[in-house]
Amino acid sequence: MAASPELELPIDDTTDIALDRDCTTLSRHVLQQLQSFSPEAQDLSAIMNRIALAGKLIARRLSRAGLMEGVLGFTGDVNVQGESVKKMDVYANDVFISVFKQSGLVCRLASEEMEKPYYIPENCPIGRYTLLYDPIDGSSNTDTNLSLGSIFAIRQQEGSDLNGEADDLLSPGRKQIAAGYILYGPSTMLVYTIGKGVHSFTLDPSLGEFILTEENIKIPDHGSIYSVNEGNFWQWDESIREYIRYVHRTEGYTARYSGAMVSDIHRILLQGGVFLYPGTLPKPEGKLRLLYESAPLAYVLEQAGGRATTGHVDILDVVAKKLHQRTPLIIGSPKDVAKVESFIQNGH
Ligand SMILES: O=P(O)(O)OC[C@H]1O[C@](O)(COP(=O)(O)O)[C@@H](O)[C@@H]1O
Repeated sequence: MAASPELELPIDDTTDIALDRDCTTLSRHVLQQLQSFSPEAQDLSAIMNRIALAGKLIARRLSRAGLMEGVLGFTGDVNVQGESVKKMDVYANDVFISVFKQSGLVCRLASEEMEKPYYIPENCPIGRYTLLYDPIDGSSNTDTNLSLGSIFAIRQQEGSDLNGEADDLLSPGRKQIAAGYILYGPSTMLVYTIGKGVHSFTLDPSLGEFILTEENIKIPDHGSIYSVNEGNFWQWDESIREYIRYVHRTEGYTARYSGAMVSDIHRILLQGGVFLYPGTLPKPEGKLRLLYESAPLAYVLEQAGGRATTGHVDILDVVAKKLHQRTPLIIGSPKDVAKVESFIQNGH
């Protein structure tokens, strides 16, 4: 018997990528951006390809995490930041290392999860790049199946001393030659810049490819979203409390805070607004790490027409004193960042 019309499944015309779509892959896009097949362009394209591979491996594991043994939860260790380490943090950290082994491209990696930079000695004679990364941003979301991210930045490596302290990494974020993030949400997206605008790619899991979804993303000048952990209200400086009071009494603002800043900042990149993680009384320097969290995201947002500041200095101009340095972060649409700055600097 034929199914009644009400029971017929709707025809799904979204099962395939629209045929008129130009399926630009990430590595091809990098080469197009640089308009060259120079060794540097090929290096960058290959590095982005490896980062994409790390993203695919992490996304695959996250998508099945609840079904597998030993993926979720804590390891029982505490990292260099004094934070409890999750199993996914360790896995994702190792994935980034393993995709760069034998690549010949990246000699040194530095991440939230490792006290000191990690060298891949076999790459170092030729690998001229360092990868700075946060393998899992928003770790607290891991065990509840909520959005997570990975953040990355690539820098030219200026020192080759395998036992060195990697002081060259402390230079300002303007030295980054590429940066971006991977967002593990309902779909997995990769957003990157190499100083020529900001571009987003969506992972098609059946193809195993990140496909270009939006080129030259521009952040709105102003947006209605403010994104901050208001649980810290009484630990902030009075100037931040005044800004939040201003937002509360001004029509049109809306709060959004997910616990993973990649996700919150991605929303702000597309819709406008401001994300804040200010210092608190016990931690005036805030929570977020300068070199592998704030500076890469600042580079992306600046390239999209946004801004990122500590409240006093542009994030990309800050010279770090140590690898795991933290910084207050105010990032987003230029007008909204300027508004927060004016509260910090002028009290209104
Ligand atoms: O729980 P809090 O203090 O609001 O911190 C949340 C913030 O910390 C972060 O999770 C970064 O910390 P992790 O890299 O340790 O996950 C941000 O993504 C997020 O915005």
